[in-house]
Amino acid sequence: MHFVEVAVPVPLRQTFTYSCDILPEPGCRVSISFGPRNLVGVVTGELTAPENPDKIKAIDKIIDDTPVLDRVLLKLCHWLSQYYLHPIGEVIHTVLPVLLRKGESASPVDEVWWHAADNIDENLAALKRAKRQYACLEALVDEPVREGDLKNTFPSTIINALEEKGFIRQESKPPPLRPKMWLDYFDVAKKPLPDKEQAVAISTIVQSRSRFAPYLLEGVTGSGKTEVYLQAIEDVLAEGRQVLILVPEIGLTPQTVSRFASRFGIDIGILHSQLNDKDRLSVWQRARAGELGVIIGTRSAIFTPMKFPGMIIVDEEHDDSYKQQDGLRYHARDLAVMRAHTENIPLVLGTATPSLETLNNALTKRYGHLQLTKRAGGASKTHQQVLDVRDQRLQFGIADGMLSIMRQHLSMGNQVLVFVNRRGYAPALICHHCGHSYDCRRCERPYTVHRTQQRLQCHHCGGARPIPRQCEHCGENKLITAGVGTEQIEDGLAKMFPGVKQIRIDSDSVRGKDKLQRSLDDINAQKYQLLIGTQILSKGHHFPHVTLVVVLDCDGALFSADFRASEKLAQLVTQLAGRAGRASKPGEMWLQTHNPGHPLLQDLVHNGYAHFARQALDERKLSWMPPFQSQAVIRSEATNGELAWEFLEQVRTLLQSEVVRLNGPLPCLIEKRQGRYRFMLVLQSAQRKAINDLLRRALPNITSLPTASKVRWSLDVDPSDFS
Ligand SMILES: Nc1ncnc2c1ncn2[C@@H]1O[C@H](COP(=O)(O)OP(=O)(O)OP(=O)(O)O)[C@@H](O)[C@H]1O
Ligand SMILES: [Zn+2]
Repeated sequence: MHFVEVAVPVPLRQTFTYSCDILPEPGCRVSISFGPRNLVGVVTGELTAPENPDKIKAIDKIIDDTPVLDRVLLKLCHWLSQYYLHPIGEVIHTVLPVLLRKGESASPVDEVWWHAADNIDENLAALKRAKRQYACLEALVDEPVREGDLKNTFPSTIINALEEKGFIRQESKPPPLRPKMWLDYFDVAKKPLPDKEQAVAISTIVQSRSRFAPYLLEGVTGSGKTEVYLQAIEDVLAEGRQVLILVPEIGLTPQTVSRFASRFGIDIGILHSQLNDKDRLSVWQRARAGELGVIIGTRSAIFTPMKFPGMIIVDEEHDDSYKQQDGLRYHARDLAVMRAHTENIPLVLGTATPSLETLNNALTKRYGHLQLTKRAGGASKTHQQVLDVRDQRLQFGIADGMLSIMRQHLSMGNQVLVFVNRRGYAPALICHHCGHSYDCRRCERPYTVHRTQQRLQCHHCGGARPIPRQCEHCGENKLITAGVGTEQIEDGLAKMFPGVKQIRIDSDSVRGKDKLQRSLDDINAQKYQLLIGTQILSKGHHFPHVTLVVVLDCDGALFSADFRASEKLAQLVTQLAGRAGRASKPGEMWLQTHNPGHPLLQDLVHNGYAHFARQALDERKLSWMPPFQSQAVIRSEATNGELAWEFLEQVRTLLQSEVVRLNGPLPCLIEKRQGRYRFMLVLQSAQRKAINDLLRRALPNITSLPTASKVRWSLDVDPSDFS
């Protein structure tokens, strides 16, 4: 009899002991009964002398012969659980592909193959009159064919008929997974000669390819970072080792994937949120078997197993999407550092606009710092300017002066990109007579007006209602919109520039599979001259014909309560500027603002992001903010606001420490959402470990507070925002 510790997907911060006759390896799944339920758990280790051996339940079944979580991934799970103070069972649940959580086999599912039976010649002769059946059998003469392929040419009726005659037979077998399969056709296509800075970056990364070495690759937009990745991984792939590449969003995947696929002529494993569970598991299996040389995916791809790990790359490392905002609130970039460390391989964090956390690690020499300061291929830098809109006439949010600059660029046949940070027609609907504003009751925030869908929509909870005709408050017929969104700009610009083809890109317009990619292709085929859109347009796309970028409103972020708002604005503006002037045509960018003299805007416009970020780091240091201090936040929400607040008050009394500062309870930046009031308690300290220790000790008491079960509460270590 053996005893093992099993991590079970329940919100309890412990493992559970089970007995078994055969000892499964750590990382193997087992089915167990847990109370009245049957669950899939993962063995985390053996226990030699449990306390009450007779009371211990036996495992129902061992699911895996070989661990689904290898040594490294299991170690990462423990790290995640300890660092983010999250129950180990739930951590493991998050890390595994959905089908494996449900207990499905971790080996590839069998494929059906069709074989020709013996006596082929006789059988063929017997089929002289049945031409299709003859052709089908003939197709199997040389070698068996996969059923899927056979059915592409022959209908099931033909196949069934042959089987009934006993002329063909089927066989099921698992698809062979072939380690290092890519080496069979790996071939490096023609590539540009790296410039001096690229060459330094490439050779530095290549030289450290057999040990843990983290790098920040800080390269201005269009400086050829992707080219550095491509050339840096060449040797790794040639040596038969795998590369994991994280990208922020699904929209980015197709472009990146095709560059890697065509450079090396190999199959790329792709993992993103729109993949179905089966395909996701298949990529997981092929990566685990070492069949795929390159795996590209969004946040959760960091959990992909690799048999021959070679390098990890995190592209656009500053991007917010790397932080998971519910459940296990991990940061995929930070996890990538841990993973590369555990695997003992290099890590490249690439971006034009490094997060202050990463920049600080590079400036303090914890990470190697590789810089690309010039745009590749001779493209010039986008010239940035501020447009003072005080006292200027604004039409649908755009100043007259701005319109004439746009006209100039359009008349030269160039493309113009207009950035608006709100989708929909207008961010509010109000009554011009009584001033009544239409707010979502559940969130106490104005509804956004959506003209195309003819409805009011709450961007916080997704709630919607039809657009009213009369004011529900005074009955007058004077409802007007306030502020501008993408739809309104689209309408206005269509009237202002008749005959100029325009396209709107926001999450409303690019819903549906491949829609974004098709739109981007159309833009680059110059089917459109005016591009209007939200953040989506800022993300790494390559728009060679755009020469002007207009940012309509950046004032909101200048006065935000979130201390990261200025960093995020600077990243957004710089990334947007990076979309212009990427080819031979020079680009310019204009920022409309009511605060032209604001030091942040001035610094950014005149000195660029790299300078701004270093200044901002100094400021953070002086004001005792991250990355010089660590933070964690406990959030609490309830329909009864007092209860949500009271819970945090009680938590506060449980968290007494000399070195951890407590701030709150305070309302969250979004004070109410979906009918629940929201509060937060912020913990801050110069010592990361002090916060972790304090929380770890207090968690059992917090969990057993009577109010804890009456509110929704969560813990967020290294929060990236306070909404
Ligand atoms: N050494 C080089 N010589 C000529 N062209 C190059 C060179 N390096 C990169 N390029 C080209 O310059 C363009 C920009 O390069 P790349 O996409 O790698 O830049 P990036 O820094 O990744 O861009 P982004 O700002 O989108 O992150 C691409 O068309 C690429 O093929
Ligand atoms: Zn709402």
